[in-house]
Amino acid sequence: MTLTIPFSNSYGQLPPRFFTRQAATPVAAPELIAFNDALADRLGITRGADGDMARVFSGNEAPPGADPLAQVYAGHQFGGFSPQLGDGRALLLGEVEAPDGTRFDIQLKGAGRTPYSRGGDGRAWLGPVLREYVVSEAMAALGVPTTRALAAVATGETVWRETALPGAVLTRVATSHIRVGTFQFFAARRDLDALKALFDYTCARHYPDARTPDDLLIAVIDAQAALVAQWLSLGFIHGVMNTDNTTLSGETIDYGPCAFVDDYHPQTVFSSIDRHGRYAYDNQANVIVWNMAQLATCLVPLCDDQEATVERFTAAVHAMPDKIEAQRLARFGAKIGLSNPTDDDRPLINDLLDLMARDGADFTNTFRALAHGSARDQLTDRAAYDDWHTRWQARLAAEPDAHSLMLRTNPAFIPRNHRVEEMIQAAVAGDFGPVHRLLQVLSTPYTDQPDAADLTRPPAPHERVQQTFCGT
Ligand SMILES: Nc1ncnc2c1ncn2[C@@H]1O[C@H](COP(=O)(O)OP(=O)(O)OP(=O)(O)O)[C@@H](O)[C@H]1O
Repeated sequence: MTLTIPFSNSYGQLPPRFFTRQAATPVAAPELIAFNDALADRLGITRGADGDMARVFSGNEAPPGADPLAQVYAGHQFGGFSPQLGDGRALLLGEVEAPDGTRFDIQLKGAGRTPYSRGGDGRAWLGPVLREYVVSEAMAALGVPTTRALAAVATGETVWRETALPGAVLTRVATSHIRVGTFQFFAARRDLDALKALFDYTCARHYPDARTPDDLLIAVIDAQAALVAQWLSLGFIHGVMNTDNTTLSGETIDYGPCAFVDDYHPQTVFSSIDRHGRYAYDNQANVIVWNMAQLATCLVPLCDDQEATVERFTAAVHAMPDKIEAQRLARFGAKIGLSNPTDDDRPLINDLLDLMARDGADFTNTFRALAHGSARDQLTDRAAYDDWHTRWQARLAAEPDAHSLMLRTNPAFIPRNHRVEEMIQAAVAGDFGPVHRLLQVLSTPYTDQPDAADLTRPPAPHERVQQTFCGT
């Protein structure tokens, strides 16, 4: 049986200034590292021989129906506007319409230089490819809207990132790659026709009920508010919430310098380039509002009465913090077993988080232990915990399903940063065993797996990693 991808492309029908058609640059010796059979099934893609898949998912062979192109976009990076970014190392191979009717992009990341590469080599090295593969799949299994990973291929070539590293290509799947930065690209050029075409395309693809720019703005604000609240509830730090990494679909994208919090501290930052903590754990809710304000700015020219529009859009953006907070309350309420938390429950939630922060408690293990009745063991300030526990138990009397709710919302397994780093080091040395083990365990993160207890252990001090973002 040969690899079959039932392409059905639409982005390439947009005006030519949305992209550059471009073939991938072939690599020396492609070898398949991983292929996601479950995702392939969902997409209606039929697996082929490993050699065929290595050729297709490295970009060495364009499969029938593919229409490779690099998408253009702009973006605010750490607050500064770059009027032209674009896929500098990625190519949209094409789209498929899954059997359930959902349209997905199939994109090769690391497929060679494009007109948007600027000084870059158009390539990715093995470490970030495996990080994105494992963490994005873990996020999907945790129930978070995210881009997915279909395949990883080693290129057999060397990539230079201060030192020589093995190259790789990731096949990423997303319900689209439309970013706030895509709107910014055309808005900055005052290209109204393109903006209108992008607006129509985005509504048709993601929000078919949206008729007006107001509808689209509010739909994206809602999707992003839900997304960021979900990140917070899992201790996830995206690390590089630039507007080119904020999707219109509401999916998490770009797993460059991301990580999950180990010992909880709300100001945690992982990325070495995030020197001022712009994208710290507890600043993510502020940043996403700022990013939505950038989207709103792009949509203004599509409306007639611009003064009234600015007023409406400002109100929509100003309403976002409350939306995030409502989602956060629901998520954290569920984590302590409350099916319908109200404002009165906020102190209970926040006091636990304060206690965890003072104590440096492990975020994931403490919440999981709540479900198992062993959270006291996770904390050193037992007296404070006992006080909290008494209040909590009184509140739980009205929650018959608290136990199962907590098991469903507090994962036993997250892709811990030191394990991801360990996996990358093993892969660089030629051992892909840890990649497959992590993928396997993380595919059911809400199930206790005694054989994988080592993967629940927080890092020892010498195992802590800061993401060095010298090059992905
Ligand atoms: N090695 C590289 N060669 C060429 N361009 C690159 C390279 N690395 C990053 N870029 C480009 O720099 C910009 C910002 O990089 P960033 O790390 O946010 O994106 P990315 O990880 O490549 O892609 P994505 O956001 O699609 O996940 C993008 O335009 C990206 O294409």
